[in-house]
Amino acid sequence: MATPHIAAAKGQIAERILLPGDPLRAKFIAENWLTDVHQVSQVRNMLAFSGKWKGTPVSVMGTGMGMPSIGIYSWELCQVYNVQKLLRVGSCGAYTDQLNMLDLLLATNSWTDSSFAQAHNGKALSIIAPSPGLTNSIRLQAQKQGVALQEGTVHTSDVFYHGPAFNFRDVFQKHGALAVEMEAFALFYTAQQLGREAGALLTVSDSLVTEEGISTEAREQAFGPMIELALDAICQD
Ligand SMILES: O=P(O)(O)O[C@H]1O[C@H](CO)[C@@H](O)[C@H]1O
Ligand SMILES: O=c1cc[nH]c(=O)[nH]1
Repeated sequence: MATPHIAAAKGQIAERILLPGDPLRAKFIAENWLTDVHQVSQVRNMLAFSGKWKGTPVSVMGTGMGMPSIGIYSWELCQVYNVQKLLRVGSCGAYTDQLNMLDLLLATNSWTDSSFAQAHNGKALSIIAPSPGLTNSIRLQAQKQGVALQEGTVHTSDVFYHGPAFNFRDVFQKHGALAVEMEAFALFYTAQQLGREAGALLTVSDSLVTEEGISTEAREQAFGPMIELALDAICQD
């Protein structure tokens, strides 16, 4: 085994990787978008695939939910497999009625109330930006494809089910977070620590404002526009 958590041999993972939280979404992306595709890891059922997008080698792997999980995979992908560009393709919950179901949101910052950075290196950090190059590639590809993209800060939370004292409107007002998800901060932080590029492109799967939500099947499969945009952006240059 190449790492405690990834079974791929060195060289089996491309320098560019898409990272959905859900390993079945990774399988769906591999089967429906990549060519020359093969599975390269299934440790803990965290499926990973490598293949090509329009001729460029690219991999896709589930990260699981939450910062500890993506922290492990992104660290091993960078340190052991020499991955250079990591793009999260996830779902998020809207904190504002400016966002509707299935809208695409490009993270331009992640704000967190987690102690991930403190735990990693003893220094607290609550806000971090994605890599400007990769983020700009997503913007440019969206324009090229004529895909509507919203942009802004996301709240990366350790918690999916908050208690009654938590008020998402406070996070929206104080920190400008348009939506909540659970991994972007740790991905941006890990990539920054290791000198790699990272970004996050999210599809709105539910709204804390209207309490709408899309189905479990749709969470796995209805993210086509995000995937196509993510693949074009990560393979640009
Ligand atoms: O759809 P994914 O990428 O898993 O992202 C979101 O969905 C999960 C919670 O349902 C968390 O991982 C959150 O970040
Ligand atoms: O973390 C998440 C992801 C989607 N929707 C939420 O409410 N939270």
